[in-house]
Amino acid sequence: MPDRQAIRASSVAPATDPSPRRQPKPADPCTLVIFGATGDLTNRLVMPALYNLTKTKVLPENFALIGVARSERTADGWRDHLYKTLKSYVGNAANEFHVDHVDEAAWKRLASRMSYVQGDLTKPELYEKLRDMLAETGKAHGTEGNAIFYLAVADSLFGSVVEQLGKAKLTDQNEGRNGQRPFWRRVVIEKPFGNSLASARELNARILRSLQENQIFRIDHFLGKDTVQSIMALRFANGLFEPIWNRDRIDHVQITAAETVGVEQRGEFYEATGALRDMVPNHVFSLLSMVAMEPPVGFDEASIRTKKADVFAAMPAVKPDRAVRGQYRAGTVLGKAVKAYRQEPKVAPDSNVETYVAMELAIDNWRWAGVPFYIRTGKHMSRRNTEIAIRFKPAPYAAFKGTPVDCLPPNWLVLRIAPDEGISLQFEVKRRGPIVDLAAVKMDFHYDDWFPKEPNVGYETLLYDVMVGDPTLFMRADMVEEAWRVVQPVLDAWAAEKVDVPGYASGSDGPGAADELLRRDGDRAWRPVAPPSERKS
Ligand SMILES: NC(=O)C1=CN([C@@H]2O[C@H](COP(=O)(O)OP(=O)(O)OC[C@H]3O[C@@H](n4cnc5c(N)ncnc54)[C@H](OP(=O)(O)O)[C@@H]3O)[C@@H](O)[C@H]2O)C=CC1
Ligand SMILES: O=C1O[C@H](COP(=O)(O)O)[C@@H](O)[C@H](O)[C@H]1O
Repeated sequence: MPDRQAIRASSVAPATDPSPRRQPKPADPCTLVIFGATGDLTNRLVMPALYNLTKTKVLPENFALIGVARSERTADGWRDHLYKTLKSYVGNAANEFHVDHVDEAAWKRLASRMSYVQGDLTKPELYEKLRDMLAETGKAHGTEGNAIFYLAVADSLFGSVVEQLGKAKLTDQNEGRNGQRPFWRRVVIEKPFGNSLASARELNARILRSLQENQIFRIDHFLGKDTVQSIMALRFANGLFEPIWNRDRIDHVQITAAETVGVEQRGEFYEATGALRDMVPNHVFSLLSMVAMEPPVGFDEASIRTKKADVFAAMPAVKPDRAVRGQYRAGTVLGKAVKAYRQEPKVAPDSNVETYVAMELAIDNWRWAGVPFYIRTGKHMSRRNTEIAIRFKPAPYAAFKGTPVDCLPPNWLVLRIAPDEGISLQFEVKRRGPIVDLAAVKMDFHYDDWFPKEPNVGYETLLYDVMVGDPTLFMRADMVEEAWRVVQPVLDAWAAEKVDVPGYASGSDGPGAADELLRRDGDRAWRPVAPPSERKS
């Protein structure tokens, strides 16, 4: 085991730098309105993120938070519930949120800014109540009219909520004309953004009737992960990698987002969504765009998002025979017996919804032509593992003629997104001893060895970015539509298929057909989801 303290002490650069250039710019005063204040997303992710931002003092001093949902609650009731939820994460080994204790002073700061509005988002009267509450909290906390509306509700409500906000003039902003004080209005839209190419186009058109594109923040929490953002740093801050980052040196790329959790209490949502819609055109494509984009000409949102959009635009639609689906059956995950998807709450006993998808994607441009991007994601798999693995083309064998070395294995560069965040490079060395023989070894970077752990659920950066009006890490309208275009033929083909979705045992690496997808392309194979040493079941 490396001595982490010693490694950190020998770091080539300081982990923190107090100079003002390296401090986050203060966010504008604002009110954050959460639609869906009693829901799972708010409880598990948005509130812990806001609490973390309060703790690290990144939230503006002049900040107010309004929760909106149908449930009858008082502001106190809502606060108490969220406090208990936050407390429940402390010392909970299953929680990845790094809440080791609740900082009471930070919680009180946040709690003192919270109000609750009960109402139905489909009814215009709610927006009238909201207007009054916005005025009241704005005055009490000095938020200067700036407001963010966070749509943490079912996607079926996105279009109508934006429309109602528009009709109630709550999305009107003032850029400081007529001597008035300027203020802004922004809307955060959760995923899934549409459930097909047609519905994504329709939703974009609908919300763009009430909002300007620069008011819309289509959130994808994978882009809030530090490890995902650091892909750009790896590629563009190091002279080492970029010259080999292309079709000349790279054989193929594998993107894996494997989860050990099942659908938990989200059966109803999942039945209408499935693994492909839930993960691929959003999270997996976000990872892919980071790996595949051209170097941006600057670090501004337009340069970066345009390069990402170019990647999607260069991707041909996936041929249905290059996609594989599966559904988890009963099995053992991390030593625990789990039931089949069809036995989960609110799932049809004959459901044909996929909980696993693998596919081969292509990018038809100068850099990537001929390099397959294999992607897979699934629930109840052998281990939680989100990674991007880049396999390089092998070196020519000639130098090893007449030695015991009979083949040259490929080099792998693996970007580990979660849970063991880091980067490893696998390469060949000569074994010790008199004969010429090779062994694959790894250079391994672990974030935890170099940097103190940060409280981060992935939403902190994104919420902060909305507050400062930086859309770099959010999906633009054209990006979302291109992503749906690429996967649409697979959705259509699956909808038309009459056969049962193939099963895979919970705790496995997915259905056998996914292995076939790579085998058809020569000597390629998926990397094991769990390293062999960790395979227990
Ligand atoms: N949960 C997760 O892990 C993730 C969720 N998302 C996305 O976030 C969004 C929310 O998901 P999630 O929190 O799981 O959903 P939940 O079903 O847990 O919560 C939905 C929320 O919406 C409120 N709500 C529903 N209908 C209305 C209405 N007509 N008027 C007012 N409030 C309403 C509910 O409150 P009440 O019943 O009190 O009205 C509840 O607060 C979805 O778009 C989902 O895809 C994205 C990534 C991860
Ligand atoms: O958006 C979603 O993401 C999670 C996976 O996110 P992670 O940060 O935990 O890796 C997934 O479980 C969920 O089904 C999906 O809706």
